[in-house]
Amino acid sequence: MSKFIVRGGNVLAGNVKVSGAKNSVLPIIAASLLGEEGVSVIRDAPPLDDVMTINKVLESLGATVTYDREVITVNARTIASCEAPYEWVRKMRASFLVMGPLLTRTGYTRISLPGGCAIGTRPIDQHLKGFEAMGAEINLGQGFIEARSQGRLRGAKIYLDVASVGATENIMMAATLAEGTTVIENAAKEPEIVDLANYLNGMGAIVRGAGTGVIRIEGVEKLHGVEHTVIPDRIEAGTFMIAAAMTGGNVFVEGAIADHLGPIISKMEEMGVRVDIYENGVRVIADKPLKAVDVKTLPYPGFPTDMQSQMMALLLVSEGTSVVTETVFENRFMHVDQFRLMNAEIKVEGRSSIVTGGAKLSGAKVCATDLRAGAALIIAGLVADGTTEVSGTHHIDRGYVHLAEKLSGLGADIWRITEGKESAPEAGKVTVAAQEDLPLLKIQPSWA
Ligand SMILES: CC(=O)N[C@H]1[C@@H](OP(=O)(O)OP(=O)(O)OC[C@H]2O[C@@H](n3ccc(=O)[nH]c3=O)[C@H](O)[C@@H]2O)O[C@H](CO)[C@@H](O)[C@@H]1O
Ligand SMILES: C=C(OP(=O)(O)O)C(=O)O
Repeated sequence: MSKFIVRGGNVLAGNVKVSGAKNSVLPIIAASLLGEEGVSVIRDAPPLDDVMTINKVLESLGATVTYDREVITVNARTIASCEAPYEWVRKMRASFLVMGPLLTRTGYTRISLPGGCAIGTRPIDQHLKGFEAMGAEINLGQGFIEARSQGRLRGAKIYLDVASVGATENIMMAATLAEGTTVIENAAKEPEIVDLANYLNGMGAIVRGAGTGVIRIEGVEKLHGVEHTVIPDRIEAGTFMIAAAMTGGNVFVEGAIADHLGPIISKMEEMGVRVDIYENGVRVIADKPLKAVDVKTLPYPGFPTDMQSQMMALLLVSEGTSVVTETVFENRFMHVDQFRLMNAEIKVEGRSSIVTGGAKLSGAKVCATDLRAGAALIIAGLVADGTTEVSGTHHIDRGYVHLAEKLSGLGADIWRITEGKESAPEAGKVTVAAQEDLPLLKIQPSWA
């Protein structure tokens, strides 16, 4: 079992580079299954556990996948199976995104029910509603879902009851090879949807309106591989921005796209953080006491639920009381109990948390209950008195590339241990995570 160990008290300064977006690369890799000709080349693919997992799903379907220095190639001409196995799908929710591509390309697919972070019930009814509207027949089995169509899927008008990111992506991919035009209404508008649409269009699809609430897809007969560079990860960028502000630091977050970070920048500015915007990134300067603000998570362009726990960490050390309302997932306050172990005062009332600012956080043994909760606890550890131990690192490895190493580069006192393997460094010494513990190297995929 491994843990992150954080000793609080260091001010972050310097430059940190953002990796490619997890939530873009996953649907893009799934979409590469649509390529009946040529090979897809996906650049800036972050070396994350989730990326390894979806590659495994593709391999299990018969695609040939290579990964070398953040470049993935996918040859999907060779797919031999339409059944995504439980072994890989259970690890991650995004594996369900292979359903749309497989169904539209082959007319049949059978997928185990997806796993992922336990932040709510996370139904998939909107995905299935879309496939059914396009003429697919859906069967729900014990722990799996089967979809089949007689001939090609048919274009349809689909109104999403919730602006689901995954449903928009799955339906958009399925529609690329359908007969006729599909219109998705109340579509999700996240930057990752736009990245996927650009990728699909590069493959020969006709997708218009991505980034707005109405997306139109004209079906085509065939798609081919394409070269594509994944957008920078706005959630990773936001996490470093908050970490910088938390410690009263001055950090340039290289690669961060300010347009994708609107609500995060606005909220940080309301709190008194200075955010300077550059073409190639944003600089965060926190040189005065921070004020409490209220935050409500919403679909894009609202405040992202994936930044809620990190923002809560920052609010804990700001002046005043704030209310954090989670409207996207019904169970995304599991980090509250962990913050309490660090001496935080937070009261949960339904979908809102009332956060008492000015906390004197103290180091504690805490557990990452999900991916972003893990990042938030590490951020809290940066300013806590003493040492914080964060277990549950497998959640963090799903979505952050070399997190300890990147924070160390900014001056944080953080390292990673695997039980029985490494002892703590001397007090005050800035350390780098042990290489063998880094996500990239921990996994030995068959194709490496
Ligand atoms: C891999 C990936 O991109 N993950 C992101 C994606 O997850 P994901 O695509 O799973 O999230 P959705 O946008 O689908 O979920 C948003 C809300 O819609 C509900 N819902 C969703 C689908 C459905 O068929 N029925 C339904 O009711 C969910 O329960 C949730 O309450 O968007 C979330 C919301 O921004 C982010 O937190 C995740 O990091
Ligand atoms: C919830 C997240 O991811 P997933 O949808 O893959 O569980 C996340 O990235 O914060």
